[in-house]
Amino acid sequence: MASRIPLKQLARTSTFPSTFFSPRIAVPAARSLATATTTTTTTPPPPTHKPNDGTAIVLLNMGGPSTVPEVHDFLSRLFADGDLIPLGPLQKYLGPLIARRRTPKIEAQYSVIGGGSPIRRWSTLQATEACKLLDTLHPSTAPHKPYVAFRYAAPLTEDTFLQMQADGIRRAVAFTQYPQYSCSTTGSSLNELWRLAKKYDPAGRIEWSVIDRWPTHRGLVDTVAKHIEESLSTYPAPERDGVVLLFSAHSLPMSVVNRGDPYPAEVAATVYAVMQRLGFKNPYRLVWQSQVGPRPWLGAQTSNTVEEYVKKGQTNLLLIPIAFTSDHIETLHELDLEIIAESKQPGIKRAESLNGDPMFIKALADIAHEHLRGGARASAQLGLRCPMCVSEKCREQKKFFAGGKGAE
Ligand SMILES: C=CC1=C(C)c2cc3[nH]c(cc4nc(cc5[nH]c(cc1n2)c(C)c5CCC(=O)O)C(CCC(=O)O)=C4C)c(C)c3C=C
Ligand code: FES
Ligand SMILES: [Fe+2]
Repeated sequence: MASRIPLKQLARTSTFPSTFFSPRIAVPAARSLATATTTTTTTPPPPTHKPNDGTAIVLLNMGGPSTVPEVHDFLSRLFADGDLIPLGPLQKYLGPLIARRRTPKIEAQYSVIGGGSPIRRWSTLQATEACKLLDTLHPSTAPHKPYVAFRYAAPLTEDTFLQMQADGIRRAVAFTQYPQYSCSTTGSSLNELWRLAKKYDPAGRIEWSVIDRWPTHRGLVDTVAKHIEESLSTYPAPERDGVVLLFSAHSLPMSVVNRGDPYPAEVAATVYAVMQRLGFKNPYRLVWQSQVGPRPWLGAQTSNTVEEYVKKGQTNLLLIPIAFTSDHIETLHELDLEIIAESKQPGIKRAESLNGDPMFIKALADIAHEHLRGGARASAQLGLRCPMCVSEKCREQKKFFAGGKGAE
């Protein structure tokens, strides 16, 4: 990855240690290069790029605070996002208030897991390595240029967008790093990207396509299955087939589920595909973690499930993170410390996250390769809004990325 911005300049514009820099991580200084005109552009004009201009591969994710002092800003952005946490007309006031009150508790959690979230480090590695493979797999769209665009932490989507413009990008693939689509995760990232395209690129000079979900891609399924098999091999042979597999995904508020969000069904599809790949040898359940706040969330909760199975005498349990591509506070703190360490049961373990496994990085390259070869702008699903969706933003975003297909 050759950078057009000196590393020293990058270091001045971010609080992130320079060793972790992706050369393509955006800098706020690039903002002045952009046109800040706001128009009501919806569909971009036909592609104007030449095939050998190269292709930006933009990994979308929520991000996490890389250091403890970044926790407050991370939470402030997260609680300001009405697509994730709708607080109504009071969002502007309630968001900062909740973020401020929650900061000390979450700072303490990030301190315990090593002083920050590893998401940026893993995402940078995944993007860089997948692009190298893609150059060989699909030379007609090379060079593939890696970018990371986070919703709530550096490198923020806005800074990455401006960096892409400064780099002269004309063709870009928005590649969600949430394997299963939720309007509160991938949907929020796409709404942000649509907002930025409208603001900074009204003429539609960047041609976008979207990899919006990949819940049953064979590379994902094979890597998760391999990690499960590796963990199962650490149990004594006579006990191995009796270990209960607990696939754990971040939960959703029931209000989001009842709006018709596709995430629960897509997570279940991943779980079923992994179990098929493992030959259904072990009993299993899909459970849901990380509920926040007092409203009802989709269950059964991971922590309650572990507690109840232990009470029932089932003490060989393997927890498998199934809805996130790298380690983060919810694996390293919630699963490893709050649930597994607290249980004091040697038979309760966790399978490795996908992180930097070369098999997973090959999967990312394959997914992007299949997308580029197929030529679709997005999946057929992206155009369809949730049945109970009332968001204008969703409507415009879907028109922009999916070409106006699906329910208006
Ligand atoms: C697929 C993954 C995720 C879904 C779905 C999701 C939905 C969701 N999350 C919140 C609220 C919070 N999430 C927080 C942190 C956080 N969330 C995810 C993933 C999903 N969230 C991750 C990986 C992380 C941690 C990031 C890291 O460690 O780097 C937080 C902040 C932490 C805390 O305060 O507890 C909140 C808040 C909602 C409301 C929601 C669905 C609508
Ligand atoms: S909330 Fe799902 S499409 Fe708008
Ligand atoms: Fe979350």
